[in-house]
Amino acid sequence: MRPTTLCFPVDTRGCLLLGKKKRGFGVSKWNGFGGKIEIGETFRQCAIRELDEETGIVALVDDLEAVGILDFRFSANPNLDHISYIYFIRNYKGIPKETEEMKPCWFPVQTIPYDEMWKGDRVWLPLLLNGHKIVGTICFEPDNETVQSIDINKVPVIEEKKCKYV
Ligand SMILES: COc1nc(N)nc2c1ncn2[C@H]1C[C@H](O)[C@@H](COP(=O)(O)OP(=O)(O)OP(=O)(O)O)O1
Repeated sequence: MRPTTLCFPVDTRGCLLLGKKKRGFGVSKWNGFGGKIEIGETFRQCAIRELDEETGIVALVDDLEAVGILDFRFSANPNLDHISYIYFIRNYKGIPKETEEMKPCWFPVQTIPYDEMWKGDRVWLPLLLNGHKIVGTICFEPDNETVQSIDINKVPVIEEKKCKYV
């Protein structure tokens, strides 16, 4: 799969915006917002475009905070393997609206619905919410759901690829 982005809006109360995926990869799961990078885009441009498409929220690339890079691997479906750049965004315009792809909802961090998210999320998302930056690899069993192995490292800074995807 092409590389993806995953963006989590955070409001002034510290609540996290998640969306319930209505179709496609990860359908019915709560997740951040994002998708596959397009040719000619940077990861930041991809994150901002996907956020707008999936929620109607408008933001600037410079307001994204790069917080992680995860390598998602699928033991029985290597065609699904991909890297995802993960961002928080605290400065944005607009009120999130339901789109054809996502149904958004704000969650206080204590009520994040980990049971209805990708199974790796309960390991790495709390690290980000505690202010860490991470780089890691998560491998899934042949069911594409169960975590087979997970290796997450805290890093001082995310080394972002700033070039356009070709
Ligand atoms: C496997 O573990 C994952 N966990 C989490 N939390 N998020 C994941 C995982 N694998 C992928 N994702 C995210 C990364 C992207 O934000 C989306 C997948 O992107 P999608 O396939 O929806 O990309 P689009 O370009 O929007 O798709 P269309 O071509 O259908 O428009 O999931």
